[in-house]
Amino acid sequence: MPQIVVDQLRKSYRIHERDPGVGGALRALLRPRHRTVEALAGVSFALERGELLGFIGPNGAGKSTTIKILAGILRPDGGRVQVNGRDPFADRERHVAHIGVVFGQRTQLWWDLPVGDGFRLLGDIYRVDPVRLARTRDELVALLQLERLLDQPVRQLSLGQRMRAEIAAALLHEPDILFLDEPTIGLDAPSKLAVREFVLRANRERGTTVLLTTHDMHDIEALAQRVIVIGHGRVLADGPVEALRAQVMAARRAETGLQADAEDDEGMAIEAVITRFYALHSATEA
Ligand SMILES: Nc1ncnc2c1ncn2[C@@H]1O[C@H](COP(=O)(O)OP(=O)(O)OP(=O)(O)O)[C@@H](O)[C@H]1O
Repeated sequence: MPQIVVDQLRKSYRIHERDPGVGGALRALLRPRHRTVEALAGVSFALERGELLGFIGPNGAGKSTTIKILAGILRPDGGRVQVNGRDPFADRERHVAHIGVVFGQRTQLWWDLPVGDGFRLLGDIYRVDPVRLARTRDELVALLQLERLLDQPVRQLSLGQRMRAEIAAALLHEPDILFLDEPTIGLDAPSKLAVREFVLRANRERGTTVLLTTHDMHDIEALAQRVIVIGHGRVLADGPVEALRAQVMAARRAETGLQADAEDDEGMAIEAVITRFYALHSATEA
């Protein structure tokens, strides 16, 4: 049985609408207006233990919503989701013991606390045996080069330093699944490489299942054997990057009447392949 099963997942958000200005605020009080945004319109996929999945799609496609549901943060409106045989939302407490989550744009550490204190607190929260915690922490500190950061408050860290600390924080309780939502956003090239290398090691050496969202297609090229593309809350493709490339090239040939040219096909940069794939499927926001 797959470790993660997502079947016909649906999620909508209700958005309060108001006109600008004081008049708009008053009208909104007297006669509230709502709009519904369908974030997930029946997303299905399954992930086996030890897979490393690139979960990509344009802005607003529904990636973060899917991760939040998988992490037990949000309850879906419809469909079924099972992680390690559990319902992430209904069985949240047991569920979170087995997953690690990194949101590139947010911190799970404490802003004013030194990194090392944050690690200790997380160990307490996850009730990790102190000997085991010390061992895992030392390993992560060495691998992610955090020695000199342990005494520094999180707010003083650079983005790259904070991201390395976040990844360590997500792995302190040795989860078997790691959800990474844009972990390389805003990082410089060496920091991106460090994150990629670490994720790959966690996946290969520890067998950690990884679901990674990113807009950096070099992350995908370096890491993911399998890619799911979503657009407007639907799965548009599920397979290796090469299958996307083949689809894009076939469409280009149909358009231009050009003959197949393997060298030309392979030469197209991954960003161009993905951009064309999004365009082909009208996946981007209107
Ligand atoms: N809390 C919320 N309230 C209202 N609408 C939301 C909320 N969160 C997401 N949405 C909407 O749901 C849709 C899917 O958003 P989601 O954040 O899942 O997309 P995404 O693929 O992660 O996008 P991005 O790449 O821009 O981060 C978007 O239209 C977004 O505006």
